[in-house]
Amino acid sequence: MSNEVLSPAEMAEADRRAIAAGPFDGIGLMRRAGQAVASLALARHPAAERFHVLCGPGNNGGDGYGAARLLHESGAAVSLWAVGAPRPGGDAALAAAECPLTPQALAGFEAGPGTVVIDALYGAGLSKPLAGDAARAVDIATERKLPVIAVDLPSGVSGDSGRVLGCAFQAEVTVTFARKKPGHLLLPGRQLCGEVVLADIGIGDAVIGELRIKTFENTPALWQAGFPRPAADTHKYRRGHVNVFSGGPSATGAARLSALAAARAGAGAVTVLSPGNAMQVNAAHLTSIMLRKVDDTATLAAILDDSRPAAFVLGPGFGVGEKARDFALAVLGDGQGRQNGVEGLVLDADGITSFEDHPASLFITAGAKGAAKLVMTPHEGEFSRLFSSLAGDDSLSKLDKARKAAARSHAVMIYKGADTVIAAPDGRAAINANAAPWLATAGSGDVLAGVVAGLLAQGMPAFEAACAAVWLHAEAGSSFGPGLIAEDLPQALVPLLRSLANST
Ligand SMILES: NC(=O)C1=CN([C@@H]2O[C@H](COP(=O)(O)OP(=O)(O)OC[C@H]3O[C@@H](n4cnc5c(N)ncnc54)[C@H](OP(=O)(O)O)[C@@H]3O)[C@@H](O)[C@H]2O)[C@@H](O)CC1
Ligand SMILES: [K+]
Repeated sequence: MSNEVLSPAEMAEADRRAIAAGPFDGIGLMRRAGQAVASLALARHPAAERFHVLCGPGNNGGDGYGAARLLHESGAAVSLWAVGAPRPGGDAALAAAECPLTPQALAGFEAGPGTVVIDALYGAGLSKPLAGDAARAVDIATERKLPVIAVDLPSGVSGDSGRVLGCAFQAEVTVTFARKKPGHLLLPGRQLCGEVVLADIGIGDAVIGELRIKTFENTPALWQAGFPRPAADTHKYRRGHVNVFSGGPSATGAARLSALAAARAGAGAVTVLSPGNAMQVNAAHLTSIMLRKVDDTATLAAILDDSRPAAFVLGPGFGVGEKARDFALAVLGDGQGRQNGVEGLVLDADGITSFEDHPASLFITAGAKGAAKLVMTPHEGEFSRLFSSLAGDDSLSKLDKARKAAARSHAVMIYKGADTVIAAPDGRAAINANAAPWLATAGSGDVLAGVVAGLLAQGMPAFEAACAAVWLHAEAGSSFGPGLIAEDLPQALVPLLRSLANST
């Protein structure tokens, strides 16, 4: 799979193993990196008046010296600007020695219109905020709106977290090597990278396979094989039954949106579980979706005893409080290993907030033997209610936070945002990169919760169901585009589901 995402530390390990395995040594890999950058620069800017290649003291600078040499050999006008000298004897020093151009001090960097900047200052080794001459170079490129081609990462962007240290180049395109890094996908890094081009520099799939990578970009390759397909002889309950808890009479719409989305995602039957006082309003708006009255845990217990595969959604419009907690814990199981036929619980919105002062009860129940799978869908505010210490820890990336929260809560975490991260208790995590701004609309989260439940009810494992739902939801948002409201999303899933069904 090429959708593995390597941390800078994992990439350094891949470099070491690739060098040990051959055929390329360190300078061999670096020459290929320089070649990839130079080829892309010439292809994208054949009429550039000049390429300004900015080289730092580490191996990122080494890639820059290699690119500068090749651009110069191709006949392009090249200016080389350096900050700090490469460590003697290292690969970057070899690459600098192979480059016939004399570097000028970055302190004097100037660039006119029509020129292109190649940023090889800092990549995976970024260790402090950009300042001084490097920060001035960023200012010049930004003010003059010069196209920037970033080598590995735009200098200033952390490969681990996507955060900006000090300031950073806004790249038009970023050439990275072997696999993407979290900083290419997490915000704001994703935006600062521009287009990300993966270059093969000779680090083979076998080497990456040895690293047992657990981080992925969320693409269909990650979950398509397990995407539910109805068997020819199926019937509606075998396709899974989703139950969505409704709020009171003035807050029922969110549950119905979730229910509709679960049905579109392929659940064979969907029921809205409504408080008695909201039965009429729910009944007035439901057709193929069923309705059942549930006011207390005793009634809920009878539904849970029904052993058909089922998934539950609790949260959209439900209200915050003890009732939400009691219902959620009942759905998860009694902690005694009771197999209640429930595939999973999607805890969203008010369902999450209800546990703000009682997180341990949720986490312990979710971790008990035989508990139903728990999927939580917090946005940033909800995340901080349940995981305040993680949320406030600036040393952690969004990826780290989601992963730690999943392990702590025994839940698959869908940590929402424009760079949604999905993380499983077993350490796997996926970063989503296809979100559309149109998705930021009321009710959009209710739809997502319903899609997750629809896939869970059909037996899709929780992490894969969460990844598939996030991808489908985002893709539906982008395909619909401007004017989108949450009611449009379930229908917008249909062509995507069709093409998934046709692609295998
Ligand atoms: N064969 C290979 O190994 C291959 C490697 N490849 C390439 O190597 C790159 C990683 O190389 P790298 O590990 O040398 O780190 P790099 O990003 O050059 O920076 C380290 C230097 O910069 C300095 N420094 C950092 N931040 C700073 C700041 N804000 N302001 C000032 N200084 C700062 C830092 O200083 P220090 O932290 O030591 O104080 C150190 O001197 C990777 O991105 C890819 O492009 C590819 O060619 C594939 C083959
Ligand atoms: K760079």
